Amino acid sequence: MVDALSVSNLSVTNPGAPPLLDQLNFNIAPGERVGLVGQSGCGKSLTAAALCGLLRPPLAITTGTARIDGVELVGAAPHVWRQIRGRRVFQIFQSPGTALTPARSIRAQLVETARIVGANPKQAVTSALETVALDPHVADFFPYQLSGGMKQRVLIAMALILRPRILIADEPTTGLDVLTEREILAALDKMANEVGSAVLFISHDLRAVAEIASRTLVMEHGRLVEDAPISDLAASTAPSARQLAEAAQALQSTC
Ligand SMILES: Nc1ncnc2c1ncn2[C@@H]1O[C@H](COP(=O)(O)OP(=O)(O)OP(=O)(O)O)[C@@H](O)[C@H]1O
Repeated sequence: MVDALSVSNLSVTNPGAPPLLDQLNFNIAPGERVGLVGQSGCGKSLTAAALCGLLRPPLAITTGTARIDGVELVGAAPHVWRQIRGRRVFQIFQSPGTALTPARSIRAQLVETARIVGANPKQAVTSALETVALDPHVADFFPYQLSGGMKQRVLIAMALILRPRILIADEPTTGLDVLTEREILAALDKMANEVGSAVLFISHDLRAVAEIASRTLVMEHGRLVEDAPISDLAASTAPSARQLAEAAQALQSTC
């Protein structure tokens, strides 16, 4: 079976400087959920940007391949990206507001999403809002009327409608209170189960990753230094993987 995501020797460079992402290799199977963790600045968000075609010049992919569902992303033409974004890969960010159009109601934005994939708009909007546990009247709100957690769940509702092969969630709960974090993780979990999407869940927080994923990639200075089940990180040969596991354990024992 074709992997949902297959990354081989992928490097991203800022000209004249050492690679920011250095020869990344990893695969994610259909429906698999994988965490990507590592200290601030190690390259997690750049990885997401490279996989979503969102690198800004002068940053560029200089080596390697990345395929979603067998479709090559590296060097893909703009019209190919329009086919890939949303339907094959859907990304949610820490700041969901930037992904929503301020002057349009949530209903208008979800209906437009449903039309992209030829779904029945009324049914798709009702069912997606219900799955992410948002009240139906939220459809009549504008983005400014929603909390950060609600906006994040609207984006997950969009993913439910688009049914992407892989959802990339880049720090979707950072800066939110613990109850809101749980609501978002529950919505993500339901979405991935219902659609069968693979998930790449990016976070500093190994405890949040453990809620969603079973396997974890650990990144250090632009390189992948570990690819293992979360339960194996404490015994990793990579010091940063062990440190993350120890920090998560220490936090757990103080809570
Ligand atoms: N546009 C850019 N130009 C030059 N360097 C950049 C650019 N964007 C990111 N970087 C550098 O690439 C490295 C990785 O950044 P990235 O944002 O991927 O880190 P991160 O692991 O997501 O960090 P955090 O957890 O704090 O979000 C950092 O050293 C950063 O300074």
